[in-house]
Amino acid sequence: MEKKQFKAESKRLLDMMIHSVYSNREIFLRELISNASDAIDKIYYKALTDESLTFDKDRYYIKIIPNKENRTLTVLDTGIGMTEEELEHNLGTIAKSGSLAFKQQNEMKDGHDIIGQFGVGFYSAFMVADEVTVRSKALGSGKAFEWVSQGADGYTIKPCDKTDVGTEIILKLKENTEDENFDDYLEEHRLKAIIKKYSDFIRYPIKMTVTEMKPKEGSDNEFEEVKEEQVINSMVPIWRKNKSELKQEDYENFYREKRYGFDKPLKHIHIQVDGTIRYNAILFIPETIPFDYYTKEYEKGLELYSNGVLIMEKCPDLLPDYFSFVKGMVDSEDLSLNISREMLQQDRQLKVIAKNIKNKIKKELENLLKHDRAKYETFYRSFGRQLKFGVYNEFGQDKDVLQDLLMFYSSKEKKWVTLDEYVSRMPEDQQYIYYATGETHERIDKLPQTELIAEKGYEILYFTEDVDEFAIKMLKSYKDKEFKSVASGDLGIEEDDNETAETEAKENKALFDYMKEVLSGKVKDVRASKRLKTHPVCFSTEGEVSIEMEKVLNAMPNADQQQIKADKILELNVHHDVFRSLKATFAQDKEKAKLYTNILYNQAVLIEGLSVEDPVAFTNDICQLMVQT
Ligand SMILES: Nc1ncnc2c1ncn2[C@@H]1O[C@H](COP(=O)(O)OP(=O)(O)OP(=O)(O)O)[C@@H](O)[C@H]1O
Repeated sequence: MEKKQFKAESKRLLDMMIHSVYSNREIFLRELISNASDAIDKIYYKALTDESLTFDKDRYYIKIIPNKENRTLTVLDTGIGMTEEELEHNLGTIAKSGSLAFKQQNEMKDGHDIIGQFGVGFYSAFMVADEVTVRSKALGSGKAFEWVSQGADGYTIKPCDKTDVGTEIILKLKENTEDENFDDYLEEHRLKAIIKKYSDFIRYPIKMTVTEMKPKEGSDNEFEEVKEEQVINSMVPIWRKNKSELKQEDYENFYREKRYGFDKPLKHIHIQVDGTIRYNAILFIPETIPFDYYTKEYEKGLELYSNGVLIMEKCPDLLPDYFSFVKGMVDSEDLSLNISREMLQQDRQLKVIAKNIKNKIKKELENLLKHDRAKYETFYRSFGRQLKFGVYNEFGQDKDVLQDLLMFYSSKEKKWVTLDEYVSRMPEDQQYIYYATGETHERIDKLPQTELIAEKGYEILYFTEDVDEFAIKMLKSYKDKEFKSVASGDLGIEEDDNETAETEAKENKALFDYMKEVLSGKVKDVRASKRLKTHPVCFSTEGEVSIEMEKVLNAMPNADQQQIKADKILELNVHHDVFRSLKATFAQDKEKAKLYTNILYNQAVLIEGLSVEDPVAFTNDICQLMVQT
């Protein structure tokens, strides 16, 4: 029999297909199953317009038949089949898609389900097979034909015996190599896993005979191997079902089956868009943080399907980083895939979908915040930190999207509040949104710096996470109200008694200068405090870097080289007994005043949660004081 040659370009193309287009061999099965599904779809579409044809769903299926003895894997379908010419045209010419032609010829309005478009998927079979045999009988044709090829050197076509309409593709698997065990593709569990992974939502049953251990009849403890034909795929993608048909538990089951997480999702979002770009998506907001969430290992992304066929397990471009906790999938008919269906070409459609998804997630979170505060707080406890990173990252470019989703603990309400709630109840004379930083709410409650603000009756937001202050610096203001730390040098509060303050500063100038000298370089200034009411001493800061930021920045790798320092002001409560004692000592005994200065300085250091530079010297100072008194 004459061997026909692939076209010259086709030879090269075939070589490329086998060696370079796909990075993952297992997808050959996805491609063959997709072709089989297309072939059944074609009968379905024909039946829509041809009255002599009926489409009885039960007669249409795909079957996977591994044969260990012969080392063959067969993919069989009861689809439209191929005539001799079609075998020649569609399989003899690489990059010629009979499916694409079918779509065009039939001008199908709702024919988007047909998967094939490039005319190359079939050849992925040669990644696992030395020889591929296609036996096919076309609908309406009395004869069947067999196409056989060993790859690059061409193919043969001859008549064959086949009674049923449809196609059978028989792969003679390659010999095993050191790197690859092709026998794997004969194992039921492996085949099942590949089908589930890529082709679970093919609309026709994918059948396979599977071996299972079942209890022996009449015996309680004896088991036997039973072979039975099973349908491997779930067929109906829940995202294509009408939302009204689906219950909460259907979504929860889907979340569990897909292994998106071990928790129960807090919320699901089902999107069905039928506009210029059509897509369906089911998204989930998890309740608990995945164990690796705040690590580099965590990979964000949504599953991406094209026509129900899995294209990518984690498509990162579908989610902004700040919503990286969202799990779920997107299915669209309108994606421009590249031929391997592995990567997407720079894709306008994908960008549009990603943008829609982002807006939808934001809206759902806002709804949750508005209508189910307790649930939102659960969410926020897990992922609020990520939202704050989102505000800070990329120089604050996403701050407008995220600012209304932020919450901070409030000194007054003793619970989490939003910025909007804070601003809406600010007294008229209050100019700034005040915040205080510290390790825990309890520690911040006791901070000396908060005394004046609290006395004024202003609310303070508590920042306990390292990212908080950085995010807020990026935000700068909310609804025209700027943020101010309770430790900032200027609190922006109108002085009732400016004269007294000036006199106090003048009166104590010599003492303050002396203290500054003793603390040489450790503080920028020593001042009489306006904010302290009952405590003797604290730090405030000037400039951009706060003490909290100093801590965070210096805890980073390579921090040694940077050594970022906040400009600290040592503030003293001049109405406190301790100050009176200090002043009297300064008048009589400079050495003792030095001791007092060091102790007061280190007290301020401890209040801030900073570490005392020389703990031994500090304890010695205290001991010395105890001996003297
Ligand atoms: N099982 C089948 N039954 C009927 N026709 C088939 C079958 N498999 C392949 N064909 C025909 O062969 C053509 C080429 O198949 P191939 O998988 O290479 O490309 P495709 O499915 O059209 O596109 P893609 O590369 O996007 O998958 C198909 O378009 C189809 O016309």
